[in-house]
Parts: sequence; structure tokens; C-alpha cells
Amino acid sequence: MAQVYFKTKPDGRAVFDYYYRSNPFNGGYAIFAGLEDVLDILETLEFSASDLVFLEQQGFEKEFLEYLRDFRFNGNIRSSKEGDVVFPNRPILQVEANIIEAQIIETMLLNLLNFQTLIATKANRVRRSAKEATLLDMGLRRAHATGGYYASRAAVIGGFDGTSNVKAGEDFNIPVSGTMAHSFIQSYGDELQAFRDFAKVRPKNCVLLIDTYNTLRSGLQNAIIVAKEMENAGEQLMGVRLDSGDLAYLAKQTRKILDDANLGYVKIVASNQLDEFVIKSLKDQGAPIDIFGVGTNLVTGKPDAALGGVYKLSEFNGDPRIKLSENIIKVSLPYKKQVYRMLDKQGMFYGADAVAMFTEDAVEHMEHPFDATKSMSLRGFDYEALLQDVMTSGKKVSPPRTVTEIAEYSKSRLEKLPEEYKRFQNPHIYKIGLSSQLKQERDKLVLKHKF
Ligand SMILES: Nc1ncnc2c1ncn2[C@@H]1O[C@H](COP(=O)(O)OP(=O)(O)OP(=O)(O)O)[C@@H](O)[C@H]1O
Ligand SMILES: O=P(O)(O)OC[C@H]1O[C@H](OP(=O)(O)OP(=O)(O)O)[C@H](O)[C@@H]1O
Ligand SMILES: O=C(O)c1cccnc1
Repeated sequence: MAQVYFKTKPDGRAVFDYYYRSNPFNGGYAIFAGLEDVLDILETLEFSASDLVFLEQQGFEKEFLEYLRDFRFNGNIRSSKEGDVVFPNRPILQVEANIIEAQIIETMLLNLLNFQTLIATKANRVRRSAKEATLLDMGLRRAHATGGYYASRAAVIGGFDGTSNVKAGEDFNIPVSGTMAHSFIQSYGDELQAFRDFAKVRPKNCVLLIDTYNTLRSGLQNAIIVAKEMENAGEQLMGVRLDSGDLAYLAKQTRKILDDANLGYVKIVASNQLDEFVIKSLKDQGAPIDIFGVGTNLVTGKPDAALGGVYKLSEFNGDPRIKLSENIIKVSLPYKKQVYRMLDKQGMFYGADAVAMFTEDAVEHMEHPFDATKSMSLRGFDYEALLQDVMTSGKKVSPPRTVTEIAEYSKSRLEKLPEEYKRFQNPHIYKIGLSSQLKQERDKLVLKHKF
């Protein structure tokens, strides 16, 4: 496509929208993540000499390869803030650029935003169940190859406290932590000696895994011996980890036995195929678990394999563009747009985002995108314009936000979303409407292209 644009309309100017069509996990919202990584890549995107050799072998023409040699992304991006709460069928990010540049970045952009948004959303659901407990990502070993790297970042945006993924910790400046594996204890054969050596070498944040042989009769008893020895050496055992069996029963027994041994400060860590539903159940059972380690179900976004975010052309050289579909929900929205979020008198999200033409300053009325009988007055509402400049002429407009800052922002945004949109079962549906002008323009284009 890029080579054809290069030959036929090299100066074409395009507007593309990024959005997804339905919330993951049958939930009522998603957490937008991956933006900072997209912007970082765009700022430095270029074709290396070896890339060009490979592309030449694929049959691309010399002149086009010359163009690619100097390729840079020089476009503008307007976007929702990373970490914001987002909803289906409204632009989350808009790229305005030369058509060749805008097209070349499509797959990279979708790959990063779809995956991180999926995982940040999953992480946030786990956070909702875990309430105040500490949450650790332990998923790298089960992730889809390199996806684990970005999953760890997205997990923190969604509300996790840290990760066992050391590389992600280093690159994204997120807290790293970990406990120990069964193999460590197995290598000794002697559980007590394994615990003693570990505690001696790594006394800070020491968590002992107690289920290798028998959780209550062996692991916990040995952990208590080591905890007392640590006290004599002026240290404190941080915790014990349960990784199998009935976690509620074992956590209650463990808590009682630790407390009876005057070890009330020793925390209980639990892991083993946890997700938002198991953690909720454990909480409902009153399991005194302080820290949850979550792996597979987090980093694979189980049970949703992917977020179906798309990148659709909405304007070309100032003219509107549309994509029709038999399925009305898949008809795209033409024109460069803005999205307004309605706020109630307390500053909470009212439950409505209105999509308008970019040229409209405010929206007083929003219409259901497909049902002509449904509309809503927006008069008197406070609102926020959600799409803001994040990149101009290929350069980021503001300094990078740390993952921790993004996570804090996300938390503050979720606090403004009423509870009924956040429940797991049959959540309230957040309304997405179109300004009357955008709807009219879309319908005109639908008629124009109708066969
Ligand atoms: N009290 C509980 N309530 C609800 N779910 C629990 C409870 N305790 C454990 N679970 C969950 O039930 C599942 C148990 O899986 P499974 O039977 O494979 O574990 P296990 O018996 O510990 O076996 P393994 O020793 O192979 O890890 C896990 O997802 C675990 O998190
Ligand atoms: O269960 P997850 O949510 O994926 O969390 C990560 C799991 O990875 C480790 O298990 P390991 O790979 O040693 O295998 P195991 O399941 O036999 O303990 C750890 O002990 C957790 O159980
Ligand atoms: O730190 C841990 O205990 C850990 C890390 C990754 C996977 N499973 C466990």
C-alpha cells in the first residue's frame, strides 16, 4: 500500500481513528494502555540498511526504498490520556499524518495498544477483587512469548504493585519482587536448611514457600523456626507463600498458627492460578491473605485472547471517509473528531461520552449511533474534551509520564466511574452518542456509498 501511495498520492494527508468495539471480559470499561510505548517508537522509527535489503528482496522499487531510507514519522497524534477509562466505539486515539506514514505504523500501533489495554483492564479487575491487598505479577513464564514484557507494564497501570519480571522492572522503572521456587527447596532435600540459607543470604523481604512437602506440618513449622532465628539476628521474616491446596483453609490455619507463635507481622502470600473470581471468592471466604501472586490468567488476558481494537481511515485530504458493513455496529465514523465526556455536578462521570466533529466546540445533544428513537440532551453538563495533542510533527509534546504516574492517574479516573459500570456481572452500559451534526454527516455518506 505504501509503495502505491508513494507513486500515486505521496502528499495525501490522512486521519485514522483507533477504537475497539466491545469491552473485554464482558465488563463495563477498559483501561487504555500502551500509548507511551507507541510514542517512543514513533519518535525513533526508521528503516535500517538491513531492513532495506530485505525489502528490496521482497520486490520493492528502488525509488520507494530511497524514500524509506529517509523515512521518519512526522505526524500529529491526539489521544485520550494513557490510563484513562475508555469505552467501545469512540475514538481513543487519532493519527493525522501523511498517508504513507499513517499506514506504515498501523500494525505496530494496534499491537501495542490492543495488548496493553487488554492486560491493564484484566489487572484492574483483579485489583477490584483484591481490594487493599498487594498484587504481584508472576506471569512471564506463562506469557505469549515477548508479550510478557509489556504485560508487566500494563499490569502496574491496571493496579498491580510489582512484578517478578526483572527486565520490565529495569526498563519501565516498576517495582520488582519475588519469592522462591519449589526447585530451590528440592535442591536441598532438607526444607529447614533451604529456608535457613535463604534467610541468611537474603534477609530483607524474605518470603518462604511452604507447600513443597506439607504446608501446615512441615513448611509452616520450618518457617516459624527460621522466623525466630531471624528475630535473634535482628531481622524479620516478611512472609510465607501458599501455592497449592485450599488457599482459604490454609491461609486461616497459617494465620492462626503464626499469630499463636507471636509472628503476627509475617504476611501470607498466595498463588496458584488466581484470577479476579478466585480472589473474590477467597476474600468472601475471609481468607487472611495479604499478597496475591497472579500469573497465567493475568498476562494471557484469560479468557479473552485479544482486544479487537481497529484503526480506521476517517478523513483523506480533508474529505470524509467511511467503511460500511452489513453489521451496523461496524460502520466507521467519518471526519476528524473530538470526544466529550459528560460530568455530573460532583465531577463524577455521568455515563456518557459524545463523539462530535472536530469543528464543533461543544455538544448540546447526543444521538444514539444506530437507534433513531434514542437521544439525550447534554445541556447544562460540565464536560471534558478527551482527545488532546500528544505528538506534533513527530515529536512528543510533553515529557514522558512514568508508569507509576499513569497508574495513579488511572486510579483517580476509576474513582470517578460509578460502581454500576465496574461490577463484573451485567454492568451498566456506558452510553456513547454522536453529535447531531456528525450523525447527519455519517448518514449522508452511508447513503452516498450504498448499493
Ligand atoms: N478456597 C478456595 N476457594 C476457591 N478457589 C480456590 C480455593 N483454594 C484454591 N482455589 C483455586 O482452585 C484452583 C485449584 O487448582 P488445583 O486443583 O490445580 O490446585 P491444587 O490442588 O493446589 O494442585 P497443585 O498441587 O497441582 O497446585 C486454583 O485456581 C486455586 O487458586
Ligand atoms: O499460577 P499462576 O497464576 O500462573 O502464577 C504463577 C505460578 O508460577 C509458579 O508456578 P510454577 O511454574 O513453578 O508451577 P506450579 O504451577 O507447578 O507451581 C508459581 O509457583 C505460581 O504458582
Ligand atoms: O517470585 C515468585 O515466587 C514467582 C515468580 C514467578 C513465578 N512464580 C513465582
